[in-house]
Amino acid sequence: MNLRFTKMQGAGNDFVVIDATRTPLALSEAQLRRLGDRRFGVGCDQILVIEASPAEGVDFRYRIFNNSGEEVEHCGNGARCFVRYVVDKGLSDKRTIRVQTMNKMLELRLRDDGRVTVDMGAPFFEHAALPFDGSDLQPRAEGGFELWPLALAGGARCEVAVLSMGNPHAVQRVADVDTVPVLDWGPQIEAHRCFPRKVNAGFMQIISRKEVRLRVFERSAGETLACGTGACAAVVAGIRLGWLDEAVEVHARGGDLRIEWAGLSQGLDAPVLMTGPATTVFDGEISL
Ligand SMILES: N[C@@H](CCC[C@H](N)C(=O)O)C(=O)O
Repeated sequence: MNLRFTKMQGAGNDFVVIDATRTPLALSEAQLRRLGDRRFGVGCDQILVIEASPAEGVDFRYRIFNNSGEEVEHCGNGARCFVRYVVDKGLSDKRTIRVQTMNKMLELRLRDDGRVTVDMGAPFFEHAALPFDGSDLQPRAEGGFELWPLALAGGARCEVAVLSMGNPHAVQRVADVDTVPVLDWGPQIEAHRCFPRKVNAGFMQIISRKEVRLRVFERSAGETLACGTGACAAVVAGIRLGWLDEAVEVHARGGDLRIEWAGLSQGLDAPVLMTGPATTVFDGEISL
């Protein structure tokens, strides 16, 4: 099979985007892995498959696969690239688009400066939503939230806030994102026994109440240059813990995102807004 695709990136988190709006497409795990492989395929962090509207009042459905071939619930940077794609390819002439993901309805707006703002919906704090089982851990309260102690190999310990943006996140505060052992701790947290379906591990350095630096070791994809849902989760956790204001600039290694959440003034079910770049790199075709 010959497959046309578009390579895109949002703050350095990169994607292979496929238009399946006219012809339904079912890719095998092996084909997805090949698309994601930087040596034997195209190479990307996630594969995004865009499908026709599933219901009245919804413009598209979009599905997300990690480069391991595993389908996941949500991808923030991918959502921005999705909207850039459907507008640039003439699949929609709207500036505000509604899209159904596996477990959320998102509203996305293409801005005049070329960036995209995504209403990411409300965060989820119920442990069953991740899922997270901390029944044998003793959490520490800070601000209006909890930090959970995780034991890591070699006697190392970290304290994480846990929440879901539709997909699961464990976020910890670190003194310096350049020196924290992300590639050692990331895989250990990702596969920690408390997260039966694994977790995305975020490492946040707070510069001020309005500015953070962030690295994320993504579930089933490894460390990426940016993670949109990871940025939302880190800022929401930071706000609940009393460390951050309601609008924060997030500096990832691949670019900057602005995250806004009015959860303390408007209620915990307030939506998280994410604004950032979305860029096409090239179009291509691959034989699978
Ligand atoms: N890069 C993403 C998140 C992709 C999914 C994640 N690896 C997971 O397994 O939950 C983003 O920008 O949010």
